[in-house]
Amino acid sequence: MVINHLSQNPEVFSKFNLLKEKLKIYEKSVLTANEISLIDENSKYFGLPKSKLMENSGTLIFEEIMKLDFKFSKAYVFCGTGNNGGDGFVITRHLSNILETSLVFIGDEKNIKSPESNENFKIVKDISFFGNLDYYNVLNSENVMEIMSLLEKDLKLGNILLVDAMLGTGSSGKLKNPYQMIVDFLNVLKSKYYEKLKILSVDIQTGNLNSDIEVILHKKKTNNNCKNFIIKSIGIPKYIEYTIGQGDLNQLSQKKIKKSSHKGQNGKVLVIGGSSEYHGAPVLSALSASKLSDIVSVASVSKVIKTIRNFPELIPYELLGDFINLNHLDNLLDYSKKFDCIVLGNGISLNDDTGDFINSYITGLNRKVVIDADAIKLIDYNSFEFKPNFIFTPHKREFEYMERYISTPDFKSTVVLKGSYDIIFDSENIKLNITGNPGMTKGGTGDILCGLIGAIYATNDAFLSACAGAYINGYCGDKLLESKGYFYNSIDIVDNLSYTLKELL
Ligand SMILES: NC(=O)C1=CN([C@@H]2O[C@H](COP(=O)(O)OP(=O)(O)OC[C@H]3O[C@@H](n4cnc5c(N)ncnc54)[C@H](O)[C@@H]3O)[C@@H](O)[C@H]2O)[C@H](O)CC1
Ligand SMILES: [K+]
Repeated sequence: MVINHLSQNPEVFSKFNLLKEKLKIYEKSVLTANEISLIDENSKYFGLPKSKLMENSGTLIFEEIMKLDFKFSKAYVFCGTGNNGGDGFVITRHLSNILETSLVFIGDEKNIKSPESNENFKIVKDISFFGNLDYYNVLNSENVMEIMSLLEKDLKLGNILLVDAMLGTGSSGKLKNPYQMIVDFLNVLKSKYYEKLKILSVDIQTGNLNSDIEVILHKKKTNNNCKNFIIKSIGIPKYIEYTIGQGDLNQLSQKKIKKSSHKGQNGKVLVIGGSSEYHGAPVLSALSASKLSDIVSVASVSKVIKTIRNFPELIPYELLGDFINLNHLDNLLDYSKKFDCIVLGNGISLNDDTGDFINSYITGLNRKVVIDADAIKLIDYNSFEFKPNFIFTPHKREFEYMERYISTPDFKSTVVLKGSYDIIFDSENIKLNITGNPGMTKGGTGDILCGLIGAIYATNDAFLSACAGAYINGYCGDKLLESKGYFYNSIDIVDNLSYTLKELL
């Protein structure tokens, strides 16, 4: 794994913060389950593995337990098979050092979801052999009844603290049994022994459990709904919410490609670009797209098509003349209907006739489009609609053409502002990509990026595709930096893309 650090490029932050302010993008105070799992995964990239976060979570919650205005003689910790249960094992470890504790593990020990949870489970299991900790395993409704009668017996003897580490952000849909049964029983006991039983939920209350307090980790989640709660920082820096990493890639449809998938299901991409002036650019875009998409075609002038014919994996669509112009409009609009995503502008060159084509084509088209290079300069922004299905990939100078429109209410597109670090934004989100290195300033890397984004965008959402494409492209460059120093070129990137995709997806 290649790791870059933000300190390698501090000046990008002023630009990033300026854009964030300009776009009026504010920090999220409530996160969805998807967002938190993405942050959790990306933390790893910045040196904060789940094991550290779990240890922090468990220890910090234990400290909150110690601060509670509630005297108790015994603790019960209910743990599930996910990482919420993992936090519960850490809490159990602390509690069992100071008082009589019962660990109630729900599910099959073999089904513990993560290595981190499993490590912590093994430790508490060992504690139970040493003493101080009673271990119970709940597999069926009979076990639930046994535990509930033990708990009720203990409640008659004294106050009990119950830690709910059953389910957290990974839970979805209606509670399955035995969870629902446990929650129903606990709710009955809670109302019967209201003063004697205190229920503390780790991160989120499990289902409709009537807990007294939630100790929320990092930030509030959409499904937190206990009136009494504390939010604890577990040490995840805020910048992780704004940086792209493996967590973003995990959301891609490409992560879920099934062996049974059929041709076309992984996307169809059309590259429209090239001119008698520049013929390499669309070839690079198309070759990078072809690593992911099932079908890639290049529509271009004869000179480019001659090169395309050397690559049997690319479908040529020949346009007569030296430059793409209005004469090609109707045919191209029609041909474009066969594709999921159009990559537009690489090597298309600055030419008034081409400009007329770009403006009419983009208005008449109803497809996802990635707009790059001279196409960005040729757009007539005075009469242009920044639709949600457009991704722009400008570098600094190209960005100047469109910059003043991005903070208007009509701006609905996605932008990848390329630089030593790329800034990716739409009207609601902004992220920083910190993969890549100075070896990538060579010609063609932007064309590769554009093709890659197009291929991803064919089967994913705009913002995610833009982030993932930038991350993968830079990551590939970082791998090449390791093996070739700065002495690699665009063809090396195309050649190595498969290995990078294999590692990341
Ligand atoms: N970044 C952080 O905030 C950290 C959070 N941590 C804790 O981890 C949990 C989330 O862990 P995860 O493994 O993703 O999910 P769960 O523990 O909730 O378990 C999911 C598991 O449960 C089963 N399941 C799902 N839905 C249901 C249902 N309706 N009924 C029954 N069972 C269900 C299924 O098998 C799932 O796989 C978070 O809340 C924090 O507590 C970490 O400590 C790291 C940092
Ligand atoms: K919980």
